[in-house]
Amino acid sequence: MKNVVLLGSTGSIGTSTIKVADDLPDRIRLIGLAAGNNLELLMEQYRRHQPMALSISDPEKATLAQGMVGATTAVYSGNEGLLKLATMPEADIVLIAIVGTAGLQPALAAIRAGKDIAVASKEILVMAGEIVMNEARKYGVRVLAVDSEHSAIFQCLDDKPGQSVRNLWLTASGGPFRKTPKEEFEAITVERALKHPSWVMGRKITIDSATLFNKGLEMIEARWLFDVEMDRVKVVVHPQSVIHSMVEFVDGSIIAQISTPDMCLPIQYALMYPERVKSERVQTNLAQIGSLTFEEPDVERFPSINLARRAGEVGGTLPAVLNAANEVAVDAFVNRKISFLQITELVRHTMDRHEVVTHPTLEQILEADTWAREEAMAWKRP
Ligand SMILES: NC(=O)C1=CN([C@@H]2O[C@H](COP(=O)(O)OP(=O)(O)OC[C@H]3O[C@@H](n4cnc5c(N)ncnc54)[C@H](OP(=O)(O)O)[C@@H]3O)[C@@H](O)[C@H]2O)C=CC1
Ligand SMILES: CC(=O)[C@@H](O)[C@H](O)COP(=O)(O)O
Ligand SMILES: [Mn+2]
Repeated sequence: MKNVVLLGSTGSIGTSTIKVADDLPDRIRLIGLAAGNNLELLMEQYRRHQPMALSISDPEKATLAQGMVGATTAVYSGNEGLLKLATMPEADIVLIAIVGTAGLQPALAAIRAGKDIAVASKEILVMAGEIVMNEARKYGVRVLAVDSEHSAIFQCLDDKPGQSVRNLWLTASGGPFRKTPKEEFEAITVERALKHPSWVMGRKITIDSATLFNKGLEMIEARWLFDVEMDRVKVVVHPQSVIHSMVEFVDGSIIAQISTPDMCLPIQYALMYPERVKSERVQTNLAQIGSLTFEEPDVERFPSINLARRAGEVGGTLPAVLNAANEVAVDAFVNRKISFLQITELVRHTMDRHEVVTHPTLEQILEADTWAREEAMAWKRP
């Protein structure tokens, strides 16, 4: 039985994780659940899984929740609540599925408390991948990928040493605007950008998939998770989202991981690692899928790929700046304050104005993150 703490239980990854726990009641025990705002869903999850502890961002909601669950269940709030859950003595693994960077400190706290972490929140690896991976090595814990592409690469690598790898190939769906001419980008609406062709996900990652910043973030995520240089992390567009990613080995062989798109599979793989546990949830009928196709990413229409490559290659505080500016830009876009095209403009502008700190401390990364958010928020279209 694995004792699992789930941070972000009410989101898209969170609710898929609950399904995995429902599928495997003899293997997974959810001992801590943390939500942002959704008290109703958190309480529903509490009633079904009876965790030892809960956390919710708003202290008033935490007080309400405490009244509902009684004194035998601990209820926490805010960032402190996330830290409490991440370091629960009973936890074997902490799954971080909070959108954005609020999961960074809990991830580090979990590592320092000797817990394995499963990471869906790619933003924390983009922001501070070097620090997270160094801490994990120092404390002898695993950082397990939940992101579908990185789970695929992890499965394909199958513990082969780094020198066996020529390239990592991240597949990209291409998003809803894969075939949209550049002249039409200015008129892209929030509603259209939220229609992902193959995945149902939270709002922020869905917009990131539309700009291809999701792939950019994933390139940097892969660089840290698998300890390879940026120029060995490649992207190929694969609209069917059936091959989740591939590893090209030094002898020319390419190994791919294939399955119909369903996050329950990578979540289960991370939580049960190193075991493969039986599940009927994912069934893949290749004859029905028919064809798998591949294209070069169009970096002219989607400059996010090159911005992310530059951030990953320069390193230091630049990836944190890219990530923070992108979070501000996505928020501004969904609130209809900037256009779709301006998301990339805003990120580029913020990156261009940043004075990079190399090999930053966590404090310097957090400073760069704050600086970038302020800079991006002050941005006006020239
Ligand atoms: N969805 C997917 O298929 C995939 C997602 N990812 C990554 O996983 C992460 C989560 O994505 P997704 O599930 O789609 O996002 P959602 O927006 O669906 O869910 C976000 C979750 O984070 C919670 N949350 C937000 N802020 C806080 C906070 N300050 N403290 C505690 N909880 C908070 C939300 O709570 P509430 O709803 O209660 O407010 C919710 O549970 C992202 O980093 C994304 O890039 C990676 C691969 C695939
Ligand atoms: C499910 C998942 O991991 C997402 O990151 C998904 O892959 C997004 O797809 P694209 O960014 O390729 O559109
Ligand atoms: Mn992904």
